[in-house]
Amino acid sequence: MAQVRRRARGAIAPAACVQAIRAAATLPYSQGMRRERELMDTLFNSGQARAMQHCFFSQRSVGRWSTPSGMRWDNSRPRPVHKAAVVGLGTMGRGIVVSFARAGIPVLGVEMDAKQLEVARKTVTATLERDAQRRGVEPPLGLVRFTVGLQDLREVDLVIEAVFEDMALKKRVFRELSSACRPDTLLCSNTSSLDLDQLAATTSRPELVVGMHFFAPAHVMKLLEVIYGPRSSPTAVATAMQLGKRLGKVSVAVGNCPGFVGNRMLKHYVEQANFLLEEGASPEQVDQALEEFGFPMGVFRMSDLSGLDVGWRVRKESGLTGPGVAPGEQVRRRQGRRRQAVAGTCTTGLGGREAKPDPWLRSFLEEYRSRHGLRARTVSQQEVLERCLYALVNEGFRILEDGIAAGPEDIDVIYVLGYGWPPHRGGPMFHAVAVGLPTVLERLEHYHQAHPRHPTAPAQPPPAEAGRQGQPAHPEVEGDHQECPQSALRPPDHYHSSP
Ligand SMILES: CCCCCCC[C@H](O)CC(=O)SCCNC(=O)CCNC(=O)[C@H](O)C(C)(C)COP(=O)([O-])OP(=O)([O-])OC[C@H]1O[C@@H](n2cnc3c(N)ncnc32)[C@H](O)[C@@H]1OP(=O)([O-])[O-]
Ligand SMILES: NC(=O)c1ccc[n+]([C@@H]2O[C@H](COP(=O)([O-])OP(=O)(O)OC[C@H]3O[C@@H](n4cnc5c(N)ncnc54)[C@H](O)[C@@H]3O)[C@@H](O)[C@H]2O)c1
Repeated sequence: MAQVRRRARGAIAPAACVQAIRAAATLPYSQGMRRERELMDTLFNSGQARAMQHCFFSQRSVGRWSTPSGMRWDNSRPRPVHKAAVVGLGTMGRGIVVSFARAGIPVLGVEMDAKQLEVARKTVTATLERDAQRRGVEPPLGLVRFTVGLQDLREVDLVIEAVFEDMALKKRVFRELSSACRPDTLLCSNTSSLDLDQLAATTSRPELVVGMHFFAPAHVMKLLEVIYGPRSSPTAVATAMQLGKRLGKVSVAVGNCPGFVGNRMLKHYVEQANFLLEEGASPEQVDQALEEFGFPMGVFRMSDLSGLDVGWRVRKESGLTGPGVAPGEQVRRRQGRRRQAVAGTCTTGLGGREAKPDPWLRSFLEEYRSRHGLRARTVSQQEVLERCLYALVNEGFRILEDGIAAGPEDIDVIYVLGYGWPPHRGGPMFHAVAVGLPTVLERLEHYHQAHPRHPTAPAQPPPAEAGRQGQPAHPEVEGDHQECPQSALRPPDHYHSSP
């Protein structure tokens, strides 16, 4: 039972199953049946059942996507994708190649670096073989080809670019793709945060450019964020949405802004976690609170595996690096740490299976606090959860206000399937309603006043009943948006807050 409870991370159904089986094995038949009925009644009437039902119906509703410009799932025709290419075979590119092969779609993996190509070939082959063995089928190795350079791209219907998060590099790659591919080939980017419209502008077919944002590890996580810009055509959006489904993902269509939906919210979550380190919390304490809440891994363990370098490149592209920034930055630079090597925070084991406190980091944080005149204080588990999670929720309301997500269900699906938000808590927007929107607002205001550096000026949540069908509410927003670093992230000629 202890093992089941640990794995369930707060979900009550798995433990109830064990109790029901125990009752069946140890009690007379009628008593066992009665006990099972009691357990079922408890589960049916629990908030967790409502949260899981919300997840189920939300996943169905995001499939019926529509965009503010009038594109809809039922009036936009997707194109067939017979053959695809993935450019850049690092952490993400490899997982995307595996997803294509597993779905039976021939795929060409393209690298610029021959060494990386060999590493990718080995990883993709091993993953496909392991996966096929588990499913008792032949590995689809014949569907995958690898090459250095863009010369073989005329035969593909769709390309997904997954090179480093660097706007200048991505623009160059899109320009090259535009001449290397047929004029009707869709050009997609797996960028975590960059402006899709700028990439589209470098090509001969801006209407065929969309974002296809996979989540790490790309062959495991079920989410695909499909990002449309003002020039993306209904065909391009419909093709990416349907392709996601063929790849075994749940596709959610979102508008174009820095970080889109998932990473725009993640930024506030990570930022609070870093502020908590400055104020006296340890990385393992922050992670533990989040894992007890139900995440498979806390924010620091997740950052280690996704790549501290990726987070750094995202911040660099947003102009958010340099002296005087939160400790995560110095940690990355000082150690030159990369994913799955030694973690930048609290993980020392490989592969995310083992997390141990890192003595170097402990002394680094002490030295960092004393250098900046910060006195460490005791941070409670409640504060960790409220600051990290409510900052994330708060940005979710801003996203609804900007019309970047179609409704709160879309945000909940993104968080449950893309970032491991526990399904028995329904997703961040559902959770905020379950806690009570006035309470969330009161706590945000409290932290905003208690910590002048707390950057999150609370947004005014829309009424709880605002939903997809009714279209998101567009509430008045309290607080000064200039205080919110999000505004600083948006250069004047960049990103459209209303697509
Ligand atoms: C500051 C942050 C900056 C990020 C910026 C970019 C963000 C990006 O745009 C969006 C994201 O993807 S956000 C990220 C959203 N993603 C998440 O939040 C995912 C969090 N992780 C999970 O939910 C669970 O680990 C899984 C459900 C993936 C698997 O669970 P399970 O079955 O119990 O098994 P397991 O033992 O746990 O891991 C199995 C294998 O997966 C591997 N791996 C794991 N996470 C990884 C990651 N993030 N990445 C890469 N790899 C990751 C792990 O290393 C291991 O590899 P091995 O070679 O076989 O040793
Ligand atoms: N790591 C994550 O968690 C994650 C999640 C979602 C999205 N992303 C995004 O996916 C993209 C790739 O990230 P990653 O973590 O896989 O990076 P990575 O550093 O692991 O891999 C990038 C790969 O691109 C290759 N490359 C660079 N320039 C190239 C070119 N001109 N032609 C062909 N290949 C080239 C590099 O050799 C390298 O193998 C980034 O835009 C990142 O923001 C990352």
